[in-house]
Amino acid sequence: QLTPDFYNTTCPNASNIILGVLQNAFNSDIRITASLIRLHFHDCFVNGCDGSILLDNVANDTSIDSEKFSMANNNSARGFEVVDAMKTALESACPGIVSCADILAIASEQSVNLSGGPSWTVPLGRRDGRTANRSLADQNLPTPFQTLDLLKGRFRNVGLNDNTDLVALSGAHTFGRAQCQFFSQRLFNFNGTGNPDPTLNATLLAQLQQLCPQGGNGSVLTNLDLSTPDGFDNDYFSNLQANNGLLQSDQELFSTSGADTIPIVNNFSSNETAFFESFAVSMIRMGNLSLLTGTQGEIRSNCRRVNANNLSTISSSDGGLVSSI
Ligand code: HEM
Ligand SMILES: [Ca+2]
Ligand SMILES: [Ca+2]
Repeated sequence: QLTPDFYNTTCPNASNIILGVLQNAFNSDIRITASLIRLHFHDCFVNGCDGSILLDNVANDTSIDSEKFSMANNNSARGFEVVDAMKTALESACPGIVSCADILAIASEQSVNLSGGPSWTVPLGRRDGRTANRSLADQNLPTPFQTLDLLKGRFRNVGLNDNTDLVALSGAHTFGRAQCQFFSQRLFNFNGTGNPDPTLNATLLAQLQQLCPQGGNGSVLTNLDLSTPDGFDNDYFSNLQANNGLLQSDQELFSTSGADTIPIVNNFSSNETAFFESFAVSMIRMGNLSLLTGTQGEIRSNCRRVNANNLSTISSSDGGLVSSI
């Protein structure tokens, strides 16, 4: 029920306005493209693509349990100020029209494209939700410490498939950064063996042991893609073939014996066009997860807060007495 021309009459410049803000941010922060697509992913996996990840906690309001404090997002998810700038620009051009959920979907496509990846036509018309669910984020978002079986389960759980969608979308780790704390379990005593992860390339292992010593600072950053850290290309997959995946969850796709994901990695590694085409298809599938459309939800005027003037909301500060409806 989403459609690419959703804003054609109501906000014809929506896409250009978002692109202008993105380009401006990209000029001073080449990582922003990676950070923004990750926000869309973390949004869609929790109650669908409804902008829930963008909501801040509100004092005395327990209906918002900000997902920003979930394990996967806390001190990790970034780019919120850029989304705010996009929203502000859109509200001044066409107030109350473009949802925060759609901003994330549009900015994701533009981010991939700006970084050298494919473009695709983004279906639009998502509505913003009025809740956030931190514990559901903890339940639904995959972790970098999971085995292939568990990763597959998290994808199936939200309605994506556990082979092509999983492998293609993991290819987003072709750009962006990760902190030591998310891969250091591989470096010294993997799974209690007393040895590093055997599926980690020895040269990369030595570099990472230097960067992330035991007892060191877990928030030190390194590139997810060893060979082309900022370019959106298929090097992620050739890295996996050389045991140069940074996260355990990356390397699992290629190093789990007999897995159906291995031939997909091999195909994407040898055929960038196949990867780009699959990536676009899977991004659209992810962007379609459990949508609010029509009159469900709302169009937030500030991506960090639900709208106050909704008649279905009873203010908690007046004890639930609403006199002015
Ligand atoms: C398959 C399971 C996945 C796991 C376990 C996973 C895990 C992670 C982790 C641990 C980080 C580093 C965060 C940090 O150090 O603060 C990261 C970064 C990132 N992830 Fe994933 N991810 C997965 C799938 C995806 C998908 C499906 C996408 C997008 C379609 C994606 C896009 C990104 C990007 C672009 C970054 C870099 C962000 C930045 O530099 O700000 N990831 N991921
Ligand atoms: Ca969501
Ligand atoms: Ca790359």
